[in-house]
Amino acid sequence: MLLRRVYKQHRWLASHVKFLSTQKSSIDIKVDNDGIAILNLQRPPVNSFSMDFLKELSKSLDFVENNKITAMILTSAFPRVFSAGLDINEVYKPDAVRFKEFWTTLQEVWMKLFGARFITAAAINGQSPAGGCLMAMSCEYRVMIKGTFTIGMNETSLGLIAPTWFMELVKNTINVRDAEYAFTTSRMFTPEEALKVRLIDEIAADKDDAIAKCKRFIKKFDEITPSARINTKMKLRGPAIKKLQNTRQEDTEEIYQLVIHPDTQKVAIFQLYSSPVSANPAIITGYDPMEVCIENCAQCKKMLGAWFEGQLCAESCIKYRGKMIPDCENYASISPFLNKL
Ligand SMILES: CC/C=C\C/C=C\CCC/C=C/CC(=O)SCCNC(=O)CCNC(=O)[C@H](O)C(C)(C)COP(=O)(O)OP(=O)(O)OC[C@H]1O[C@@H](n2cnc3c(N)ncnc32)[C@H](O)[C@@H]1OP(=O)(O)O
Repeated sequence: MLLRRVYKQHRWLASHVKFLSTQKSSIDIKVDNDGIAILNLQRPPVNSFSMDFLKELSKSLDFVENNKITAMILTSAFPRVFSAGLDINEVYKPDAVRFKEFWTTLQEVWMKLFGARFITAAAINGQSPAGGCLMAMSCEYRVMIKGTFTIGMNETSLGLIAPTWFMELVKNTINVRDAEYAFTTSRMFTPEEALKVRLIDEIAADKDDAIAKCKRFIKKFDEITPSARINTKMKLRGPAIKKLQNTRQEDTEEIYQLVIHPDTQKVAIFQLYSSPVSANPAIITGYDPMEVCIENCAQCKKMLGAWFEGQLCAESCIKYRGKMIPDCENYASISPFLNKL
């Protein structure tokens, strides 16, 4: 078998991957007996893409490419989340220079993953919104585990517009009508719904089954001449990569302008302060009533959970420019946002 022969040549890799699998590493790489690299993403808490994480992913892809490993499976070490997409900390009040470097790194990683010469598959073992969905869609095959998890492009709900290259990728994967509906409405798909529109290729019972199904896909190439496979993939994917290569600066500038827009920042701050750990009023610099208002909405959401309509509260902060700041312990001030469960 072709893959077995390749594995023999690269058996030594198992002992050489340790440098990428130190305790500090956010990506654990293991090369299995068939010579398939399994990348377990393990950046707590939700594999969100920070600049450092993207750089590590970039190095990991180089490792797979440079060692002529035939195939790679991307999955998550966490039981409920595949990836939460962009790290909100990179998006909230970004420094222009850092953000542009961040986005350039993201473009680079995407081009490496999408244009990889090795076979790529994603074992999606948990939630996969926005950037998490893009990462999976950049692979050649997607298997998602059944359960209450969802996958999709929820950028508009965050005030963001997905980059053109991501839209093109989705349009080339599912039909244009489904793509437009999903992008504009921020629709999140259950595994069954995702399968129906071909956003994913298979549903699995659990993570082991998802990896086994990805391997079954990879095995199909045992019977195919490697150069024919690679050149066909490059012919199909090359034009999209070239297009981004020619427009990288415009793409970065466009996203930066979008990210610093006040409406996007309001959503970003709401996401950030929704976390009990980061909900620290002392972090707020200066007194912006709208910012305090949104932060309080996030605090109330944490306290009251499903009873409290956090997003509605945040929208009201924006609408009334922070003139009516909710106090979680004052029923009158939060009653418009309490639902009748
Ligand atoms: C090859 C290409 C590679 C990458 C491509 C990347 C990007 C491509 C560009 C496309 C554009 C994308 C735009 C985005 O990605 S914007 C980000 C969109 N993400 C979200 O909206 C997800 C928000 N999070 C959630 O919905 C849930 O957290 C999630 C379903 C993921 C998990 O839910 P769960 O109930 O299990 O956990 P939580 O309690 O919600 O969260 C746990 C802790 O994780 C923190 N968190 C969650 N999401 C993020 C995030 N995106 N960035 C940073 N931190 C995040 C959350 O605050 C909790 O923190 P603590 O309270 O534990 O401190």
